[in-house]
Formats: sequence, structure tokens, C-alpha cells
Amino acid sequence: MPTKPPEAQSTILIIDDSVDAIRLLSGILKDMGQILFATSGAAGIELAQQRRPQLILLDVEMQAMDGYEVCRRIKADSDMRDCAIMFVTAQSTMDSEVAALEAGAVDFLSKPLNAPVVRARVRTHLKLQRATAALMQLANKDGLTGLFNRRYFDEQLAREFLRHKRQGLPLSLAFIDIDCFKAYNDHYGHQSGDACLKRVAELIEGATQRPSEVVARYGGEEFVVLLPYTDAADAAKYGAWLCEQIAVDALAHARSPVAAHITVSVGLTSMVPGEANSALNLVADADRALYQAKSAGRNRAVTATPL
Ligand SMILES: Nc1nc2c(ncn2[C@@H]2O[C@H](COP(=O)(O)OP(=O)(O)OP(=O)(O)O)[C@@H](O)[C@H]2O)c(=O)[nH]1
Repeated sequence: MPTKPPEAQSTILIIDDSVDAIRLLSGILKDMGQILFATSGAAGIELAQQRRPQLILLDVEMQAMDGYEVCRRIKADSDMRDCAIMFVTAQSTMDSEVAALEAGAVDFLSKPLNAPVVRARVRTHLKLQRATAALMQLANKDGLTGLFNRRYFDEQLAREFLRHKRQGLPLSLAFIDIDCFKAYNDHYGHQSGDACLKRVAELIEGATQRPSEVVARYGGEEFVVLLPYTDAADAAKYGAWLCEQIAVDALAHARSPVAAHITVSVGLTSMVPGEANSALNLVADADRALYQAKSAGRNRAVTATPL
């Protein structure tokens, strides 16, 4: 079966209050991706939130909410701001072009539309979008384990904290640290230490099933898992399950005073984000619980108790 060209795997959203204009643009772009459309700014924003298109073609002159406002709202939303927006308008003055670019658009198409020009520009922006997404992917990953890195985790933590605060729902965090890893490195060598980190990363990912959960390498032999919409009881179950999964893998650790194999300690915390707490509290509490798990003998999960 012939594979689709990369641009055909993209999603393009057309927002225009004229059905004829949508029909015309859809016809021009029909083989360039999955085409979605909305006939108002509000409906377009909702669809963009749900489907996260790579590119939005946005009419400037619409009733109720004009294209500039739609563009500003999309660019102000951290979940949608990465999508590229091209304005489509009958105005072709320098001022309107500047206003479009200042609102956050990447390009500007003037009516009447010239099909080959529209296709060429859409192709260019889809290509740029793919390149940017690939770079972002690299910038967010840890080179050794392939897990997300600390930078990405910090961003997600801030985002989820705000989301859970708005919704008044519990967010949990697990800090995971390999026990006596210095002794492992000293005994087996640094390369085996690296292989061990990769294996533990795989096991944590394998034990972390929900797509919204974020598994990251926090640094050194420390990992972190963000558990959205999870209360303290479920977080504690997850922590115990994780310790078990690592222990049953039984990767030999001849110098561990805890067991004959690799084990981990897990610190957990859970809170409903509000005015009185912050994402930093969540991290500090999980870290404190991890310290308690280490002090209590390692190879266990401990949930932070309120100070
Ligand atoms: N091989 C390898 N080792 C690393 C890496 N990053 C950190 N380490 C090692 O991880 C070890 C961490 O040691 P410690 O912080 O003393 O912790 P520990 O020996 O696990 O002791 P506890 O956490 O108290 O159980 C150090 O020896 C670091 O050199 C890495 O990327 N690869």
C-alpha cells in the first residue's frame, strides 16, 4: 500500500464563517491532510482544543469574534500555542498584515486565493511544524533513558498543577530513587550502571499505564512520575506496585545491603492544588517522603504526611 506523504498526515483546521470559502479552501488543500472546519471563532477554538491541528487557516473578518481575537486566544493557551496560524483575508493592506503577524500568525493569505500559492505556503508551514515538533521532542528527552527530561517534567508539573487547581481535583507525584546505586556503579562499572538506569526506566514506564501520566528522569539515578487525577490512596498503591515490579525483575546487585537485586525507594505525595500550596510544595513533599523511605530501610514506598 503506498504510504501517504508526511504532509498528508497533518491536520488542518479552517475557521471561516462563509461555507463557500471553506468549500473553496478544502478543495485546494484536500490531499494535504485531514481537513477540519468551523464556521465561528468560538467553535474553531473548541475544535483546536480537542484536535490540536498542526495548521489553522483563519478568516479575519468574522461575526462575533474576529480572526485576530481567535488567534490571540489560541496563542494564549499553552495546550494550543504551538499550532501555526495563517490568516486568510480580503484586506491586503500593510497594516492588516502587521496586525495578523502581531496577533501571532505565521503567514497571511490574500483573497482572491491562488491555489498553487496557497498549496506551496501550506506545504512550507506544515514542513516547519514537523521540524519544530521533532526538535521539541529531542529537547524534551533524556539522552540515556529516552524518558522525558527534567525540563519537560517541570513544564508539565506547572501545567497540571494549574489544571488541577481549576478543577479542584487531586494530583499526585512519585519520586523514585535506585537504592545503593553508587555501590552498583563501583562494583559493576559505569557502563553497567548506565544499562541499569535504562532497565529501571523501562520498568517504570511499563508500570505506568495511563497516557496522561508523565515519567521523567529527574537527574542521576532519580526518576519522577506525575500522576494526574490520582488521590493519595491510589498513589500509594502505585508506589507499592512500582517497588514490586522493579524487585521481581531481579537485576543482580551483589553489593546492595537491601537485597541481592536492584530495588528502589519511592516517595509519594498527593494534593488538591489550591491557593495555599504550590507545585514546589508537591516536589518538596515527595522528596521528603523519599528520604523517609530511604531512612526506613529502602525498597519501599512512603507517602508524605502533612507537616
Ligand atoms: N552509571 C551512571 N551513574 C550515574 C549517573 N548519574 C548518576 N550516577 C551515579 O549515581 C550514584 C548516586 O549515588 P548516591 O547519591 O550516593 O546514592 P545511592 O548510592 O543510590 O544511595 P541511596 O540513594 O541512599 O540508596 C553516584 O555514584 C553517581 O555517580 C549516570 O548517568 N550513569
